[in-house]
Amino acid sequence: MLSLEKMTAIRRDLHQIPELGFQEFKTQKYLLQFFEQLPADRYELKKWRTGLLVKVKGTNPSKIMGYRADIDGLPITEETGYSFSSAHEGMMHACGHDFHMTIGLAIAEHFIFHPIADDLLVIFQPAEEGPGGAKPMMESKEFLDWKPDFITALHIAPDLTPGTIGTKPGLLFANTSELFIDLKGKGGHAAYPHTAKDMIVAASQLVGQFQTIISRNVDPLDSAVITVGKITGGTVQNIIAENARLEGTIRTLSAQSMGKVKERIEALVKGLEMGYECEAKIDYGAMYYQVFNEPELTQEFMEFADGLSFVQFEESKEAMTGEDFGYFLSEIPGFMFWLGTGSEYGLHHSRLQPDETAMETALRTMTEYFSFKS
Ligand SMILES: CC(=O)N[C@@H](CCC[C@H](N)C(=O)O)C(=O)O
Repeated sequence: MLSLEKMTAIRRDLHQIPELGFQEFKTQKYLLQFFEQLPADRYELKKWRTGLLVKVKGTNPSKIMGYRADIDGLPITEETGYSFSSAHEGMMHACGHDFHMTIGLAIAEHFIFHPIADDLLVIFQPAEEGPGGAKPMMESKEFLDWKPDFITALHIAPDLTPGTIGTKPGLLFANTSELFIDLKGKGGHAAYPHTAKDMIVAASQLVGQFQTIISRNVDPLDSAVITVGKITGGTVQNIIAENARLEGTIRTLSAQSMGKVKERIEALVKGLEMGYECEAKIDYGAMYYQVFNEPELTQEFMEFADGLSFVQFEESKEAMTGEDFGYFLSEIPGFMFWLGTGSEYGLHHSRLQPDETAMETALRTMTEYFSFKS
């Protein structure tokens, strides 16, 4: 089993080379080099775009078990002050994918040297943060040839202490849809607002109006979120902006609410076009299916994890995070769980500092779990 020291070194190497979705070239090379050092007769490996599929051979397989790790980073400038900070300017592993990959490598390495009866597929999937690698990977021949009989994945949880594992049967993560809105009005001199159609004012108004969708149109017992994470527009301080762009995300706990929220966004945007005499284009970008844990397998895993002396198990609540792992779970029985890592700063923060000892908890849990299931 890889030592915590070795896992830490791998995590730190990966932490330094974050890459955006479908551009994970150095990451893929690093993962390939890891496997090249291991006995080649013990596993089979296929590349899929910038990802990898690694099947560790069982001694007498009757099924394929799956573990999926996402491998992309985020467009965030790191501010952790780590000596091993990102070497890629403006990019950071701020969602724990460096942990997810390291744990995947360590699980594969363990079963390469300690074979069990069943095969184990370790999936290194690109583009989880966007535009979504799970769906196209699942449709690929490479994946379909080795489609697992059940599948698992974990996500680091900065709000849980290291040593903690949490999950729940049924819905764990929300339905998501990206949201991009382009507004076009009429530019002009800052001193003559009556001759122009100001898209900065229109964009600001729209953000305010979105808040009423959540507070007035969605059933309060059926949560939803609209976050506008980025607004761009205009050219300089004394020119009225002709264009503005809003970039955001929608999260809902049910597919019906997603439809309702989108209907309301479209109605408000139509109203904005009339009210502000502008043109608007809506693009929903990538949509992720909810993460729905198969109840029986999840319950079994929860009891299993609760019985491990080195794990503190805590039942989770639903979260408004999204994950394209939901697509795997829509076809293959399985579950996702939270791995407590601590960190004063949360996911998608430039100062996220998860505790590396949590990787050992994950490795021990998953190697014991897959051995138990085989
Ligand atoms: C676990 C996590 O943080 N996942 C991301 C998934 C992003 C989906 C998509 N790009 C979107 O923004 O809707 C999340 O932000 O929850």
